[in-house]
Amino acid sequence: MGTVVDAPAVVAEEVTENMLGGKKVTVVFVLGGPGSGKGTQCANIVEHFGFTHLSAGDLLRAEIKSGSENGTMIENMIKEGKIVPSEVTIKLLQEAIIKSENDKFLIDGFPRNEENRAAFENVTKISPAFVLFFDCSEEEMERRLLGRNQGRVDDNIETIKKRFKTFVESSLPVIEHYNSKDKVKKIDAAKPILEVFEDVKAIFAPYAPKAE
Ligand SMILES: Nc1ncnc2c1ncn2[C@@H]1O[C@H](COP(=O)(O)OP(=O)(O)O)[C@@H](O)[C@H]1O
Ligand SMILES: Nc1ccn([C@@H]2O[C@H](COP(=O)(O)OP(=O)(O)O)[C@@H](O)[C@H]2O)c(=O)n1
Ligand SMILES: [Mg+2]
Repeated sequence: MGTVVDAPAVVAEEVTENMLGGKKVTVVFVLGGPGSGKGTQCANIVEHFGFTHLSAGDLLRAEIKSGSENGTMIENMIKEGKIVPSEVTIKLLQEAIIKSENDKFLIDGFPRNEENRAAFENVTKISPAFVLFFDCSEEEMERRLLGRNQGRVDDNIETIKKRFKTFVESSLPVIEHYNSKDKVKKIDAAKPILEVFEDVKAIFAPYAPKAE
């Protein structure tokens, strides 16, 4: 009797899991310290594996530019290297996923703290296929950020130090959480861009588009 009663619940869970905007989505969280190369490698993954790149930082910067009522708050948080409240970032990510025709997403720079992680899970019911973690020393990340030259208000030494502190205190615990679930694929991100991508490619091989 027990198995007969349990069966429908199991089926229902399979149907609803990772559904958003009427489609079943595959999500990879791309994490790593500021300047570890998340954006750079996401661009490569998009090109080779057909994912859509959603950078939480880019979405927040676009929200500032759009003149949204949250703009000033977001800008102040970014200048201070702090993490914007989850509801703001999750709404932007959700909208982008629903609007997209794709069903495979790289979510770059999110979740950055436990609040981000728990709220995303509760609101969207999406769990990541895996977490790609770019591991890099602060010395190298600092060098890259100071050379990035994209006119960002947070790529100055004072804010960079604050972002490193936020990363260690708030973001590393998220990576630890997923590590305890065996979901983290760690990459040595200190190597040159093409060498890092060789390692990334090996991880994404199962997601390669089928040959025509
Ligand atoms: N493997 C690498 N070696 C050297 N420079 C890199 C590497 N990956 C990225 N960069 C450069 O470092 C800066 C930060 O990279 P980015 O992809 O924006 O990192 P993140 O999104 O993690 O902050 C950019 O100027 C980028 O061109
Ligand atoms: N989940 C996120 C992601 C970014 N941010 C903010 O946006 C800033 C820039 O994020 P980013 O991902 O573009 O930065 P990088 O790691 O690419 O250098 C962060 O330092 C935070 O202030 C946030 O509040 N919450
Ligand atoms: Mg980035």
